[in-house]
Amino acid sequence: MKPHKHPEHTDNIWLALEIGNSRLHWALFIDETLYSAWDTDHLPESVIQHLAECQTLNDLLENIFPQGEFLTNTLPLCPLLVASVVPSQTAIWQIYPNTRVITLDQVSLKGVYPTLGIDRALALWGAGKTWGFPMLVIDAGTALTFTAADANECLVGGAILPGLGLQFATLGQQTGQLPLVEMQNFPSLPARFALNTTEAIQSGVVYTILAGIKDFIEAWLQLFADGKIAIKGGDRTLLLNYLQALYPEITAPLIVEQNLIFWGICKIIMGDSKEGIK
Ligand SMILES: Nc1ncnc2c1ncn2[C@@H]1O[C@H](COP(=O)(O)OP(=O)(O)O)[C@@H](O)[C@H]1O
Ligand SMILES: CC(C)(COP(=O)(O)O)[C@@H](O)C(=O)NCCC(=O)O
Ligand SMILES: [K+]
Repeated sequence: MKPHKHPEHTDNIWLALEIGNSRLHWALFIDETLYSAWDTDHLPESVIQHLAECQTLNDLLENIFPQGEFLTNTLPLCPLLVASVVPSQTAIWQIYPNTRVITLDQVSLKGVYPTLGIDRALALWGAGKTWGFPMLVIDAGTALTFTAADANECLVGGAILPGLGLQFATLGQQTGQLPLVEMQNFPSLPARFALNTTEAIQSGVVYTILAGIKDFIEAWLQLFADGKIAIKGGDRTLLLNYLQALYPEITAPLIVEQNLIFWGICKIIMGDSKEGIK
């Protein structure tokens, strides 16, 4: 992602952290402009403790931004907005002195149920507020989720199933003689009717996920002919390439945007009043 401008003034800089089940997703904002976004592994508690002791934003970023330093001047620590679906990780991040945890009651989405994942609510909110409602968000993350809201910004509902990586991992770990099929960038669609174990697993997981996505998209468009669809998550590119090959007609209208949750957080904290982060 190209920097839009150099973050020189501290009042309007903030960090967003989405804690997913597989990894951490980071974004550095200046006001409503996303300056940079990147992913890291989950960090051990000792590292987080060390981060909490950093004196400047530069020190902090040196530890969490894999490409190293990218600030030209020394800046003080900024607010950290955390959206997490991993409660144990949420607790650890509270030791950073300027953490604000985003909770479901801060998302103006109507009709939510109490245990709805904050990532699902924020991604839906970010997508709907950017491209309009009705909106269906497909998150191809650790879990594969569908989350939808109607034109009144009211949750229609959704679905949760094991994501691509989790399906391969479960088969490898919970069976006596199935291999662990690594998530590679399969260059092309696997053979449908496979004649060896690895390809049979690839076929089973990939074709049923693709059929499931197609089915949910069709059901969504039956419900709302003008409904929009956005897709995010670590497996989005792989799944999109396969969808494109198998069902090009349903792939065309998809909005592909990895940063939906950050847009959701941004809409919420900037609010209608444009008061900003303070
Ligand atoms: N560098 C990577 N590290 C981990 N997972 C990755 C990576 N690149 C792609 N993936 C895929 O992303 C999926 C996890 O999606 P992601 O959106 O990162 O998860 P979450 O938000 O739930 O932590 C895994 O199934 C994996 O196949
Ligand atoms: C479904 C999820 C596990 C997805 O998490 P992810 O794959 O993005 O890490 C998460 O949104 C969650 O814990 N949800 C709570 C249950 C619900 O949304 O109904
Ligand atoms: K996610």
